[in-house]
Amino acid sequence: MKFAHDFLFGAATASYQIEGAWDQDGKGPTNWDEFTKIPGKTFEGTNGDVAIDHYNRYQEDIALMAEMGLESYRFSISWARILPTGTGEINQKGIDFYNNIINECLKYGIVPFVTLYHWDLPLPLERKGAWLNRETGEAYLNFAQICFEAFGDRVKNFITFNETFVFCNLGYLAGAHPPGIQNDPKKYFQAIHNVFYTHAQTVIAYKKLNQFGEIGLSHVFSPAFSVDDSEENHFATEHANQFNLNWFYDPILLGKYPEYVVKQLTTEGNVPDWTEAELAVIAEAAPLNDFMGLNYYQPMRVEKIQGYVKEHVITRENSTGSPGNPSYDGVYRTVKMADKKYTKWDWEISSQGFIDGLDNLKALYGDIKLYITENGLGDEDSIIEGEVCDIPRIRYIEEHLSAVKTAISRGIHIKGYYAWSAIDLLSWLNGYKKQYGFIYVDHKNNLKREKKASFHWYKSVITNRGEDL
Ligand SMILES: C[C@@]1(C(=O)O)OC[C@H]2O[C@@H](O)[C@H](O)[C@@H](O)[C@H]2O1
Repeated sequence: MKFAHDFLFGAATASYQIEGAWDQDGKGPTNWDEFTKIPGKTFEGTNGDVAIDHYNRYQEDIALMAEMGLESYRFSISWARILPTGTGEINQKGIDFYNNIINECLKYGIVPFVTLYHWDLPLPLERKGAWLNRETGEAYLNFAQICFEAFGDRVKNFITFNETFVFCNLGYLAGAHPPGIQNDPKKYFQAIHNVFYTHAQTVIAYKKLNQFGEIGLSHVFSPAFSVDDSEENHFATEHANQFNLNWFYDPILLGKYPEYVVKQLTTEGNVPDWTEAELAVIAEAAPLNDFMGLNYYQPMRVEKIQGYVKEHVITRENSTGSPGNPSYDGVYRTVKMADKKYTKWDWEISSQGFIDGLDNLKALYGDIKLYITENGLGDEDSIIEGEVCDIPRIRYIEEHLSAVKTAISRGIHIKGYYAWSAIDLLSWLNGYKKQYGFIYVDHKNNLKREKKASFHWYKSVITNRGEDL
């Protein structure tokens, strides 16, 4: 069986991780421009000042994507290129750059899929409290409106926010992302609500423009499964799914926060300072979402924490996705299991977890259109006689694309797959050693682009529309 003719084979990137040109052509500084310069925050002090210089090489990069046969390219817009201070005067060169990206995609028949916020916030807004300050939401609405008006005639797929879980969890609980605050659940839950309220307002505003495109957002999709059949670990798993799935998906798709979580937050004193009016807007926007973007890398394996939770030292290496971390409330921890497969960064490789999680998602939220907006293997690729032989990435994507095909055959409404990432890029905290791309970037040779084995493999998959998967 082939994937349907309207299924999109894509790949994704993010502005801070590829563009570089951090202060070129009027772009203002962002929270990540500042944060990566704080000693110890990133691997070997790597940052996005140059990244892979996509700002100046986008024509070459998009030509390579076209050669690979890519049907859609998901990229994000750096807010500070459009509005250098986050508000105020528009930087026309920023508008011009993204028009050039969009037009270059359309030149090859590649569908541009635009993420409005992929974690890089204009620095003045970060300084004023970022997503804890409702003014940031108002500024975002203005920024989104500018993007809809500038690009919406050609861009018909918009993602408002990428992975609210990550930039709020790492910003206010793990402290590994800006603003670097640790163990503050009140701020964590408040920031998430402010983002979701802003998302809802943005969806409503977009629909009023009658541009007849699609709008939604991309969430982390890491379904939790119990490590065994014990009652206590099944309780811990349900608890984990309530806080990591329902808390994020219910307000977007059902228009209300899960009572199980709100009840615990009330007990703890961590309920966000929300108003009935804000909750009504979230309810109004829910049915207007056209799709849900899922960023799937791995499931979570969960066990209940027995008794006292010893102080957990959060480090850069254990703050992004590796198992072993306790939940903020000490109820459960994630576990690395002897009978599972893992990447070099200890992320589990499980297409079965993907399928089982998708079945659960459909049971919870019905037939909402889904795009897999990220899935890929972070690896240190082997180079043999000058060729990048990223066979493990081919196997990983083959396994997960096949799982997508299985899910579709079981009636799950998936309309596209975006591999993370189109091209090797800056991994937020892991520098350039953690590679994800179909295209290699040689940092020892003027950022020269090279096609990997997976480039040729993905090209054949797209040509055959996945028939052989
Ligand atoms: C932390 C990291 C990484 O760079 O390794 O994980 C892989 C991929 O995950 C996604 O959630 C982010 O949108 C993307 O920017 C990448 O970020």
